[in-house]
Amino acid sequence: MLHLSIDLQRGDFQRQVRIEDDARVVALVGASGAGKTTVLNAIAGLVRPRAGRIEIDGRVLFDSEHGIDLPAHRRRIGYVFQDARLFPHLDVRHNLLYGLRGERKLQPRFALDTIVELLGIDKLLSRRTHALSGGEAQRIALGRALLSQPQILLLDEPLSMLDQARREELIPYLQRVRDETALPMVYVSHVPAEVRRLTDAVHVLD
Ligand SMILES: Nc1ncnc2c1ncn2[C@@H]1O[C@H](COP(=O)(O)OP(=O)(O)OP(=O)(O)O)[C@@H](O)[C@H]1O
Repeated sequence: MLHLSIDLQRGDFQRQVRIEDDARVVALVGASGAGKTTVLNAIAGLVRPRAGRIEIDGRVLFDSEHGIDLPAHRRRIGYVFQDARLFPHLDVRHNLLYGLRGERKLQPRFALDTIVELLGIDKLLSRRTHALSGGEAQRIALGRALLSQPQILLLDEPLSMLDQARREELIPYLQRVRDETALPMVYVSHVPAEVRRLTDAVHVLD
């Protein structure tokens, strides 16, 4: 599902990354500074590799040899970060609906009701974002990402800012998203136990 071979450079940081994997849910692990976030950003089209090729689920997002470099907004990526990055001036419902814009509104694969049910967030819809726990905020961030109708989901340590109890609360929802959306997922983490519960294949960047 994930075929990636890229040369990355960020300041003094340089590395070649190759991942060939047919698993749908792939973990990227490695020490701090190994380049995990940079790889996700390259997949999302936020960092341009010096050279190489990125193909996910049969879609070529980047291929320097053939002059292919899809702009970020055409890559159909849902990106969930360590912190939820919700819009503080919008309530939960409008944070979710922010994802559902433009032509994607017409026949969404992931509709608002479906996502609200999947993530168990019906009671939160009229809340302001400052009144959410960290785990609730991450569920809304996941929902917003899914409502943007992605074809790929990128998760950059979505549990790392939560305490253990909140992590345990969020993991079943991540598992539901994994199992019920059938989206290809790339999951960055440096916690082996977390990765084993959520992903099918593990790649180590060292
Ligand atoms: N905009 C930038 N300019 C210069 N160097 C950068 C930039 N972004 C990242 N780097 C460097 O690239 C390297 C890889 O960073 P990256 O954030 O991808 O690592 P990571 O494996 O995700 O780390 P962590 O687990 O700490 O998030 C680091 O050495 C970092 O300092």
